This record gives sequence, structure tokens and C-alpha cells, in this order.
Amino acid sequence: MTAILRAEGISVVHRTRSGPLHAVTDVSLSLHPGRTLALVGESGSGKSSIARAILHLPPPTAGTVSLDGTDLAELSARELRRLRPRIQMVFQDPVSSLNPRRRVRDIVAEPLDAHSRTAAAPDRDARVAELLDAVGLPARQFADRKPAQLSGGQAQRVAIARALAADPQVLIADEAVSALDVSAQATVLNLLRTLTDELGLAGLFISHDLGAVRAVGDDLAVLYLGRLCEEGPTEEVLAAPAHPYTAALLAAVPEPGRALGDTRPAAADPPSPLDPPSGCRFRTRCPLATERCADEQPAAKPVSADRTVACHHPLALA
Ligand SMILES: Nc1ncnc2c1ncn2[C@@H]1O[C@H](COP(=O)(O)OP(=O)(O)OP(=O)(O)O)[C@@H](O)[C@H]1O
Repeated sequence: MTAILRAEGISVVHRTRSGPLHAVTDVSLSLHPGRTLALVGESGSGKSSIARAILHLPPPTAGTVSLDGTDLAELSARELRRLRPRIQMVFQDPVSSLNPRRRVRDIVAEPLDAHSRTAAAPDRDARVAELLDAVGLPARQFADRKPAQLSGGQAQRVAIARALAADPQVLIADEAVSALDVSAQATVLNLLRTLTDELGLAGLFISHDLGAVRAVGDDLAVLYLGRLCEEGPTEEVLAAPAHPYTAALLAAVPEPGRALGDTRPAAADPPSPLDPPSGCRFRTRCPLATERCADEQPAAKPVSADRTVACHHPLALA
């Protein structure tokens, strides 16, 4: 299967007053039409930094991002501006991402207006109605509302309709359901799933919540302190995690060490990306860590046909 978007070996280093902060290190991801990759990790693990690097906002410090075979680094500023709408993003806080003074019909039409793709007003209205329909908001009822007259879930669906108006190939949802109540979460997760299936979009679903990931991601990539721990089909990874960190996340307890039946106290907080541990970044919280883990960064290795893990002591697959 050919990927529509490839990020290869990307690193993101933020300059801070305390020195360089390694938010993302040597991460590779591929997104495929009609599939969604869920990227999961704790707060600060570098998820949003990856999303911004994919859009070249700004470009990654190292590595390449290519869309449909085009390396974004080879484009002029103008070409990049023209290509960027092919990758649309939906953010965590739907209400603040919508202009409070505009009506839903004008918000959804923003990408159409920007590119003057639809000349006549009736065409614009018809397209807006179609897009609102696609996200389950009947135009008759919603087109004239303002953001304040929408629930959080409805506002998020308007943001998704606006993203679709740009006719994207890739849809990135960055914590797009985290701020919603449980039933709105389910609606938006189902919608994202349907849209990738029906429109053949390639999805990147970013979340700290494994429950949400289970509902939407075909494939799962687990991020810890800026590095990928493991990757593979979501159901397989969740049924039998190969990386101790994934196992700890799944056990859903605050102390990963305890989740694995270890009695040593795990480090209370994840280490700082200003001074990440040597070798494997998870080793300071990992009950299976040995000296080798401190000395040597584990490379990503295949553990089955379509799964990889970066660990010196991977858990046995059932
Ligand atoms: N512009 C910036 N300047 C300096 N440091 C930054 C910047 N943006 C992010 N960081 C740092 O980079 C690391 C990764 O942040 P990022 O926002 O990518 O993580 P995240 O997984 O998306 O977390 P969250 O879910 O909390 O947003 C964090 O330590 C963060 O403090």
C-alpha cells in the first residue's frame, strides 16, 4: 500500500532558555489513504510537535516530510502555502477555533472562499450543505447559527466540515475529542472513522487516551519522550503490547512500574526532554531495564510481520 504522507527520521528541537529541548527524536511515520494512524503518548511526549513538523510549521530540525512523493523541503514558500491545505488539522478546543462572529455557513465556506473554487453563491451554499450533511449537522438547522449556539461536539463537527471543505488528503486530529463529553466524543470518533473510510482520507489521530485510540485508529504508534516505542495494528498492539511502556499505559495506573507487578518505586515524573536519559528513554521508569538499556538506544525491530518495537527486552507476544 502506498503512503500518501511520509515523515522520515524527523526530529524537533526547540530552543529554550535552558538549552535545546529535544521534543521529537528520529520519528518515522506513514499515513495511508482510508486508514487512520493513532499517535498516543503522555502530555509533553511530542505529539503536537510532530503534527506541526508534518505541516512544516516550522519544518522539522532534521528529517523529511513528503506528501504524495513531494518533499516539502523542496517547495518554495508559495508552493508550500498552496500545498498545505491538503493536510488539514482539527484541534482540541473547537469553540475557540471558530470565529464567534461568523455564522456556521461562512465558517465552513472559509476554504472555498480562500481558493475561490466556487464562483456562484448557489454552488457555495450547496457545497456547505453537503459538508454539513457529511458531519451530521443538517444545514437547515445549523447553517445560520453562530459558534456560541453550538455544543462542543457540534462545534467540533463544524471544524471538521471546514477542514473537509479544503478537499484534503490528510486529516490530523490533535486531541480533537479530549475536551468533549463522553457522548460527543463517541459521535466525533465515529465521524472521523466514517470520513476516512468513505472519503479515503489518511488520518492521523493524536491522543493521550488509549480508549479513544481504540475507537478510531487502524494502526497505533506509541510515543514516549519524543521517541516511538512501538507501532503496529491497533488491535494487535493493545491485545499484546511488546513495549513495557505500552503495557504500562494499558494498565492505566499512574505508576508504570507497579502495573507490571514490580515492587521498585518507579520514577514519579517522566524525565525532562531538556535532559533525556541515555539509551532507552523509558529505562528510568521501566521495571525490565538493564545496564544495556542505559548504554544503547534500542533500534526499532520487527516483532511480527507488521509490528515493530524499540526495546532491548520486549514482552513476549501471546
Ligand atoms: N515552542 C516551544 N518552545 C519550547 N518548548 C516547546 C515548544 N513547544 C513544545 N515544547 C516542549 O516540547 C515538548 C513536547 O511538546 P508537545 O506539545 O509536542 O507535546 P504533546 O505530546 O503534544 O503534549 P500535550 O498533549 O501536553 O500538548 C514538551 O516538553 C514541551 O514543553
